[in-house]
Amino acid sequence: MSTLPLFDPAGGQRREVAPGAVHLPGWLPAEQQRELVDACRGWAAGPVPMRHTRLPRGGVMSVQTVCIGWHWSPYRYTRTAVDCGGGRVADFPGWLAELGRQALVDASPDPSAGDGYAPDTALVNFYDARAVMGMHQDKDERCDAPVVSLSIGDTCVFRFGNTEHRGRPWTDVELASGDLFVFGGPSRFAYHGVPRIRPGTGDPAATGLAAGRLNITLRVTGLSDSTG
Ligand SMILES: O=C(O)CCC(=O)C(=O)O
Ligand SMILES: [Fe+2]
Repeated sequence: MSTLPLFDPAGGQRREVAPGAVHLPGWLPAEQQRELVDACRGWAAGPVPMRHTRLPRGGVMSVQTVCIGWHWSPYRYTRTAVDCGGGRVADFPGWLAELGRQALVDASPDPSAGDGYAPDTALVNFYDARAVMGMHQDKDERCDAPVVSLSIGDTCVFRFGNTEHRGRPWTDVELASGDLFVFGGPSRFAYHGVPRIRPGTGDPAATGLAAGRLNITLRVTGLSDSTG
């Protein structure tokens, strides 16, 4: 697997884990991490609750999730929380879309990489010390625009695999607080997962998150209210 060390304009490190999959450690300043934590608290407070998603075969995800813009439940997006109370999801804020565009610009050597990027859903995942996420593809979107992933709190092992199947080859990446990971292009539909959280590695005083890990993925659903 190619690893291309580059440097972004702000002087941070940029590592291409696979073609179209880029890791920018420490991309989000502490102040913005705190603001995001506050925003996530607000979304978790309602109108849709943060919940352990139930899977069709009876399993329950160890991660807790709340969505904005569109509600994801296996395996589709809806405007209302069809599997937890029926509330309408919170609106996707303009500032978060702007953050997504900036992420694409910083992740790419092409300064126009963010042009036209209009994420309309975010999945906010909370991992306690034991939570994990199995290998999966993000494929319920009807669009191949990149996924922008932000991590806050405890470091995790993020396993980034291939587009064919859940198995090897994969690359294990440590995603720490403030890290950005973007996957698009040939990596947009790569399998990925979170096999491990490293409890106690976060900095509660800096982020406002007492424990655990928050991950926020911005996506373009490709849906409109008439199709969704
Ligand atoms: O927590 C992460 O870093 C990944 C989350 C993820 O893959 C997802 O929400 O689909
Ligand atoms: Fe995913």
